[in-house]
Amino acid sequence: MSHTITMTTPLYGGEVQSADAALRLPFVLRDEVVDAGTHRVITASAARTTPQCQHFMRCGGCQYQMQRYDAQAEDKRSILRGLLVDAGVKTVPAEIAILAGEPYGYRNRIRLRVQRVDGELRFGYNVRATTQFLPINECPIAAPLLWQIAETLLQISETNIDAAAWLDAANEVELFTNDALDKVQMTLLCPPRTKQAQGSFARMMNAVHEAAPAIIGAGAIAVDAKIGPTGKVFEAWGADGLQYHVGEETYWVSRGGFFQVNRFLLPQFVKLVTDGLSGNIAWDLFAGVGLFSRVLAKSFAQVTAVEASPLAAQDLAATMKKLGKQHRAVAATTLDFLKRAKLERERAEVVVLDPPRAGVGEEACTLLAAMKPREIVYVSCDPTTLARDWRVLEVHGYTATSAHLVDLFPQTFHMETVVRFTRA
Ligand SMILES: C[S@@+](CC[C@H](N)C(=O)[O-])C[C@H]1O[C@@H](n2cnc3c(N)ncnc32)[C@H](O)[C@@H]1O
Repeated sequence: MSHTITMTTPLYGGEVQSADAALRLPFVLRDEVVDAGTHRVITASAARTTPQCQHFMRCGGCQYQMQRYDAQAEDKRSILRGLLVDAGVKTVPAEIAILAGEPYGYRNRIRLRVQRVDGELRFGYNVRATTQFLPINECPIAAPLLWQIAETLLQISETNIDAAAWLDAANEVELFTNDALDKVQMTLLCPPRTKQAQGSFARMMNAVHEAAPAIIGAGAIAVDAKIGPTGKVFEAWGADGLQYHVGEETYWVSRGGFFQVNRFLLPQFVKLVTDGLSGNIAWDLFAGVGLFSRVLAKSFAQVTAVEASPLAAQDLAATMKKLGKQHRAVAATTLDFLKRAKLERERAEVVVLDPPRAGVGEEACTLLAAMKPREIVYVSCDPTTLARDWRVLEVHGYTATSAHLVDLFPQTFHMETVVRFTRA
């Protein structure tokens, strides 16, 4: 006979562990009682709610739509604290504050797979925990405009042979909208061997633009399955980027370049990272197109912004140039920049670190700590690599003075953390 078991501990990745640690289940909530055999929920949590998306649980994108949004953010905070403590971080602040936003419609960028299903072109994501194609009819976490445009593309491809040929050639289509939701960039990600004579890109784009005037630019680029974008551009049409406003600042984001995806939280997020920082020299490492650099340039005499991706580094160089001669952009990896700065005895008073999921790494953290900046603001999108780097900074004399969980990715297990460190 089957028995029941209480689920107690939310884990990073979306699962919840049972009280006896024997069971880990997705799509159940803390304090729910489940049948240990069938995993059916016997006693539901008060935090249970109705998912908005018809693809929820099949799609690999979201993990938490069955949970009330306030409870999601609370659980992320406890997951974060647990991960940090388990990793041996000693200076986790007593309070981790939460900055939460809108639960749905928040993404300014979506990347859809494109494939034929029963002869019909469809957009989709991966089936959960697989690379199998899941055709979709909606994506409620995206800005509604983006899915409308995706549907328009499919409609056009029914009668426009150029559009059908290009969508057939592409593996994925990325759509990126500005803050006002009135301009969209489109990128077709195609295999490197795509033949350029698929169909007329310009004819396709003229038809798309007529039906969806928000699309102001598009490109077809080569993406290798193993190494990512190769740098080859097959075709381009219209503007090659977008202006994006955050607070008082305007950023230029080239098509395909990195920009934070949560269109609601960006102004508060930038404020959280930069507020109260001032002085002579600041470094913005992993700078992207300069989201933080532009604001730092108002309160520091010199800002050096470092970015490794050639595309973003170009946008960053243009931004820094406009800010004045005293500020500069460096196209390099953070590690190479720090090695050179050490040799040349360059130092900063304040350093902002915003690495991709791989984190900053032990070598770069050690080098940086040896340069003794007064304050380090670490912006992390992966708590496991944050924990590793936090330990290194701690060992080298840094103490966390505040930590915020910024919920840039509602309905998913992803979380952003902003930690401020000072020298002990
Ligand atoms: C999480 S994004 C942050 C960008 C920017 N701070 C923002 O918020 O818009 C990380 C950035 O680091 C860049 N990057 C990745 N690896 C890097 C490295 N080793 N050194 C410097 N930049 C790197 C990526 O191209 C990306 O622009």
